[in-house]
Amino acid sequence: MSTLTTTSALSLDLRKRLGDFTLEVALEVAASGVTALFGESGSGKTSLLRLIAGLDRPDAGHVRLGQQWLTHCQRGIAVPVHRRRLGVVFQEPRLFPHYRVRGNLTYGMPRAARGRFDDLIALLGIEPLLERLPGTLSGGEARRVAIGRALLAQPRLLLLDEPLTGLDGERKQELLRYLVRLTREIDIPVLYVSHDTQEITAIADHLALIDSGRLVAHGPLDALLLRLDLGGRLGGFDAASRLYGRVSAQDAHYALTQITLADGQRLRVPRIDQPLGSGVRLRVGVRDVAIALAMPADTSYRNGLVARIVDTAPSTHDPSAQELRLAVGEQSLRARLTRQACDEMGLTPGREVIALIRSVAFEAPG
Ligand SMILES: Nc1ncnc2c1ncn2[C@@H]1O[C@H](COP(=O)(O)OP(=O)(O)OP(=O)(O)O)[C@@H](O)[C@H]1O
Repeated sequence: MSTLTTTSALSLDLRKRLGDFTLEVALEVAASGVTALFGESGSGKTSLLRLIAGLDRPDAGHVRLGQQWLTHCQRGIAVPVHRRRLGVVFQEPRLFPHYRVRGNLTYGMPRAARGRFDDLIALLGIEPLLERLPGTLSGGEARRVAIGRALLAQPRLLLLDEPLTGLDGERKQELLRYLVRLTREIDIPVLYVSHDTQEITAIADHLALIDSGRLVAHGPLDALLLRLDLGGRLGGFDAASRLYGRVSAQDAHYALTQITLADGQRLRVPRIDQPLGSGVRLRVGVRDVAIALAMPADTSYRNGLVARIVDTAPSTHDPSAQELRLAVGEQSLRARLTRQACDEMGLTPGREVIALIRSVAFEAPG
């Protein structure tokens, strides 16, 4: 049995047979931040969430939150769903159709949550919706209300099952921005189910990668994004890594924001509406990075970072491609080039290069 420390909020070791499918997962979910439960369709994510929530019973194993057993098959413990104090939001918002949004939010809300009401509805942007009926809300609005309701019940853990599924591009980005902001503000752990790498790199701190009912990798997302051996599992074609920096200047004329990385190097990215000094997380797609041996004089690339090649490996899913792992100061960055370019340029570990990044390649939700 694992020992619970302050760095582990949820501890589980579960087994459940569902028809021909067997789910068998042991996992520690960090006490802070967002842990993405990530895997292909049919890998067992929703089934695992249902076991944690207490909606289904496992065949064997346990679930512990903090110091409390929620499920313990051997000891005959199965805390009922409503006593688990978990906030569960499924793809379907499940709002009460005859209650206005305000009524939906306050239904069953403990007294102690009243002080949080205004802050939370502001954070979720649902104040203008308070007097509306659920039937009149868009999909994204209804999900924001459902998330607000779950949080007002003062849960100890928030479980979100693919909250962006079924929304169109713009609505999806909008809800994602709300969620990124929200999850940075709330002080409870979040388990976030998704099969979308773009979503995961925007929001998650930790990742649990699940495949055919088994956990195949688990840890800080940044470290997993850099693992070349996970190949196609983490985005494949659309794989990305992340850079962290601070907003150091705004250029209103060109609608660009300058970001300074910890090692002093700078990037220009499409405008990020954050005050000077704010920390930002930038997602850089592997295909948006090009490599030069010296800073080119005339190029449309707006960003050139001095980097060192750490290692390279042939792509696991594209025979023409080579994956590169680069060090940028203390940070890491991934790039994907043709194997031919790597050979012809002599791109081997230890070599200092310039990583050219198209400034439009950045996304910085929140
Ligand atoms: N009650 C059940 N009886 C039989 N098989 C089931 C049952 N519930 C789930 N399964 C199977 O278990 C597997 C995992 O399903 P699950 O819904 O957990 O996957 P998922 O990763 O959440 O998928 P998606 O991303 O499509 O929602 C699937 O093969 C599914 O068909």
